[in-house]
Amino acid sequence: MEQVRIYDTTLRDGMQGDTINFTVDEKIRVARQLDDLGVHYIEGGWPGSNPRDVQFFEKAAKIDFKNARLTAFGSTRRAGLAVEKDDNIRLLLECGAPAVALVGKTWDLHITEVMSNTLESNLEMIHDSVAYVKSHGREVFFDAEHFFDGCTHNREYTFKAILTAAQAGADAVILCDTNGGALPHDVEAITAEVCTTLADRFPGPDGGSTVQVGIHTHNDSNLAVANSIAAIRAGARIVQGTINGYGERCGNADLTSIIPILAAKMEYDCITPENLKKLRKVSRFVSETANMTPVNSRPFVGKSAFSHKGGLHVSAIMKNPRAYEHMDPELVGNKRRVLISDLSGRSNVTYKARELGINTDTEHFDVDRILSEVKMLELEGFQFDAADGSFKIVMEKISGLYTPLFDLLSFRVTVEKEKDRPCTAHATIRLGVGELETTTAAEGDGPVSALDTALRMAIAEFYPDSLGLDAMQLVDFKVRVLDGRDGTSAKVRVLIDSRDEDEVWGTIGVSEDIIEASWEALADSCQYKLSKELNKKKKKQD
Ligand SMILES: CC(=O)SCCNC(=O)CCNC(=O)[C@H](O)C(C)(C)COP(=O)(O)OP(=O)(O)OC[C@H]1O[C@@H](n2cnc3c(N)ncnc32)[C@H](O)[C@@H]1OP(=O)(O)O
Ligand SMILES: CC(=O)C(=O)O
Repeated sequence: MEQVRIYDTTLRDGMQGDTINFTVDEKIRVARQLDDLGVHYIEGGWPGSNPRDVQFFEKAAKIDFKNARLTAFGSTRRAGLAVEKDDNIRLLLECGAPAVALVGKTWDLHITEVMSNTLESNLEMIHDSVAYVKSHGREVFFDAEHFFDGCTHNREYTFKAILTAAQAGADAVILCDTNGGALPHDVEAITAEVCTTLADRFPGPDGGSTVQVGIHTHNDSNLAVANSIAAIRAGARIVQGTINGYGERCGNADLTSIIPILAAKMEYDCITPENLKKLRKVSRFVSETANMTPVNSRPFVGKSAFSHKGGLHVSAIMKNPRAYEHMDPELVGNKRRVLISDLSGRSNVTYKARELGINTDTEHFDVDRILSEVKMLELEGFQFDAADGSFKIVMEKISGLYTPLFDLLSFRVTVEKEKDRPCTAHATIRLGVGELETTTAAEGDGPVSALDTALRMAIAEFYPDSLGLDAMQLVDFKVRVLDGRDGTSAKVRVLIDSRDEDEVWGTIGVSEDIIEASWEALADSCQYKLSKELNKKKKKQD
């Protein structure tokens, strides 16, 4: 099995992305996760750029990473400055990282127009910088900036630039599609030519070269992953990218796609099968830390990557998941989801019922009635693919398994606004359980929060140990107007996500009145949680 080394630059190039910002401690936490995932290199930042990155390397130097080599990034020396006098180079060495990436110009446009330099002087900058860092015992990567654009305009010079780096002792040259405009067939052909040239000039074992080739791509043409794979097909054996594809403009090559393609589909030795299962967790960790909403449709690791909504698909995957899945979701730590909607067939309902712990083998489980109820409710504005909790209640009602754990007798909600003072909200609820009833009142930040608090207080009176309701949190609240043409009397749909220590579940309410819709979703959420806890208790007693 041939090895491809994974070089993560989330903490350097990823941070060049819009709104991506990590503190030093967050960088350390991300680095630990990357190491645990098993990447070979972690590019931690540019010490010559800012004190945060200097501090990161100080802290990271004390960590015993078990898989990854820490890498510091910087540029070749400034034009007209001796390499020993260049602060950027000094800081790269002082930070103590065992590997250093030096970015250098290879496109003549940048050298003459942007840097107002000469082509010859740029080659000297490359040579001096690589040789100097190498002489201090570091593993050196030469990042050939704009390599593919450079090739289009002045192929001879771009090749001269990487050969200069190799001559000066670089361990690897990294071909960068800095502007993200290259196409896979060009990347493959050019990378192959680089591999052959290096093998001729710096021959290594098995017809290869002592100088490795790597690839670094950007996603401006939505081709970063495809370009990375094209380069690997042509002989590159180091691939740079970021978790979730974070990075400047449209992002970098997304390692959460590249890693499973290489490890699971192309069978390269890069991340072990055991570590591959951590991929989704690492992706979520990085998005949480970056304060970015995870993208559901992200291939391999997104929530929807293995979701099935259409009835025909679910019917097929119940017989053989390969029918509609390109790989086993568990290989990357993801899981299959079956969604309920008006596109469902009987298979969706049966699959979901089993998942939600409902016995589908009894005569009471009437799959056809459940399905037609779902389709009618969806026509009225319900959306069950985001509301498993409410769907379970619908199934229980139809199957005669539903025991209402409380009855609403009435509620009143008031919102008060006085000039120059914040709004206040109050809710009063009259709730019954069997013959008993209680009235509770609460204040909240808004009407739904007041209603939620009053409901929990009432439930606590009937179920003194509150059945774990204290551990239940509302984590998301979404409102959508279903038919904008009716203005303020239009129907609204409220979706609530609730969480306890085991799971997240969604519930839904639909009404012309936003408070009533919120109540329905809240009541379903509490019913779902209470019934789950009662079942657990019953199972323990049995
Ligand atoms: C493709 C990439 O992602 S490369 C990485 C890009 N990332 C960043 O730029 C983030 C970190 N950068 C920084 O913190 C700052 O830009 C610094 C500290 C590196 C430099 O700051 P300053 O000294 O104020 O320079 P400034 O950013 O304005 O301009 C860049 C200078 O570097 C020079 N330069 C650019 N690339 C290179 C290179 N590969 N080798 C040597 N010099 C270079 C430019 O010619 C320019 O020189 P000048 O000041 O003589 O005109
Ligand atoms: C080095 C780098 O980040 C680039 O060329 O895009």
